[in-house]
Amino acid sequence: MTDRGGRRKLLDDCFLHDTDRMRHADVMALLRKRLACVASVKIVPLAVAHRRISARDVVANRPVPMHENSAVDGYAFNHADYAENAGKLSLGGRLAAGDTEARDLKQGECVRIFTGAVMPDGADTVAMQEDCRIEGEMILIPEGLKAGANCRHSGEDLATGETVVPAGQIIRAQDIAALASMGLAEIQVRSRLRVAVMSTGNELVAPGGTIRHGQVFDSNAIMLRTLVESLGGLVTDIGIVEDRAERIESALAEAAKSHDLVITSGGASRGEEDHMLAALDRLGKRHLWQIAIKPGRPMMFGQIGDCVVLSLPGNPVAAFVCFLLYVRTAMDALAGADHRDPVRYPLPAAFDIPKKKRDRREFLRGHLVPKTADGALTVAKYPQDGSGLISGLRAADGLIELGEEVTSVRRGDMVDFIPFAEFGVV
Ligand SMILES: Nc1nc2c(c(=O)[nH]1)N[C@H]1C(S)=C(S)[C@@H](COP(=O)(O)OP(=O)(O)OC[C@H]3O[C@@H](n4cnc5c(N)ncnc54)[C@H](O)[C@@H]3O)O[C@H]1N2
Ligand code: MOO
Repeated sequence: MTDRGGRRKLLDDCFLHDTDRMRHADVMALLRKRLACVASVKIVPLAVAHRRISARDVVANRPVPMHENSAVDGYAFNHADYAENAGKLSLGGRLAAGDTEARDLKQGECVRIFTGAVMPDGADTVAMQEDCRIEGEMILIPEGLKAGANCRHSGEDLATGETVVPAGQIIRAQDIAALASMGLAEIQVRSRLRVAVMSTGNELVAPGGTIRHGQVFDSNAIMLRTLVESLGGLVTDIGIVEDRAERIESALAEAAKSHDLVITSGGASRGEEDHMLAALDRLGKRHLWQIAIKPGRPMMFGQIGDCVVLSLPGNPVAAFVCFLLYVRTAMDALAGADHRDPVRYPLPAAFDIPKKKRDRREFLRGHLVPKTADGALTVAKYPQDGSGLISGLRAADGLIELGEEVTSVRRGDMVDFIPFAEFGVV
């Protein structure tokens, strides 16, 4: 690059060549095209099924509720009978939740009923006890109740044959409740992915160790471990591997033998101390290196045999962002979960960016600004952009995504905000 005087300008922007790099959308498509489910199927009790991935469609084998029942404490009656008797019916008995004997309703009669009790045969409506009056043996039910009021119908929650939890869905508490309501005690889920996490860098010291001048504590490994576990993976901590080609190569080769996925951090760019690229090229196949995003540009994706390798940049924010965007997508594909595109919420920006480079997608650390007097919720960006600042991640509620076409942002412009919860991690 030269200026007008023909002098060579210094390359002070390490993102200068973004047009040559793969775009975010293409990376997502590549990951989904290359990766398929490798997880086996196992049966687990519902009690430990939370956040696991359903391996088969679970179909309702019976209606829920199984029987017509009362939604309130009160009196059950036949609506036509009630209309005929001007709301005055004799009390014919008592039904509570758990009574297992079916009963009939006689003409001119109502029965005392409690929430959840099965409706007597012939009854179709329930009046709330607060609205009724007792007059000797008779119950006076107010006018105007619609037929079917306060009555819960068989199968209104789940109809027989309905899909309750489809294969590929992450199982939530409400899904577990639905399965239990059908009487199921277990479910078929995908086995957990075996994921190795490895840090590279001569400067790194494991937390708890003694640190010397020029060294830093390894914060990526524990962060990545926590993120993998929050998505249901089983982690092996490979530890810190020295920045030496043969060390990195042998650690990678060894980890690839017994894992579905190896996640590394550091050494992903092309400095003299960055050996990840060469190691992957020698041991397996590289599908991708360098993405037109910030942060996270030097990410690598490849495989060694059947083991997927994702090499994340060493800068903690870049590693975190790459995890949310790409590792999660890869883990979902390998583990048999449906692809989940995070929802983007358009919000007014509470910040200005006078100049943004076209052709790269940027992910800023954003936090929600509580509603102002005029009622608008806005999103602010962390003031410092440095990709080494964990403080920016701590202050954030999610990522602000600026597309390739954006060249500036003015306060009040609508920007896409992705809450961390959308990535399944918080
Ligand atoms: N001349 C250039 N230099 C850099 C470029 C570039 O294009 N040209 N890209 C920059 C960008 S962007 C990133 S991101 C980093 C990525 O580099 P590496 O993946 O090779 O990472 P390292 O050099 O090993 O480390 C970067 C940084 O992160 C710290 N780090 C590494 N691992 C950990 C860890 N486990 N825990 C905490 N901190 C870690 C490391 O000490 C460095 O400070 O390269 C830029 N440079
Ligand atoms: O991709 Mo590097 O992300 O900015 O720090």
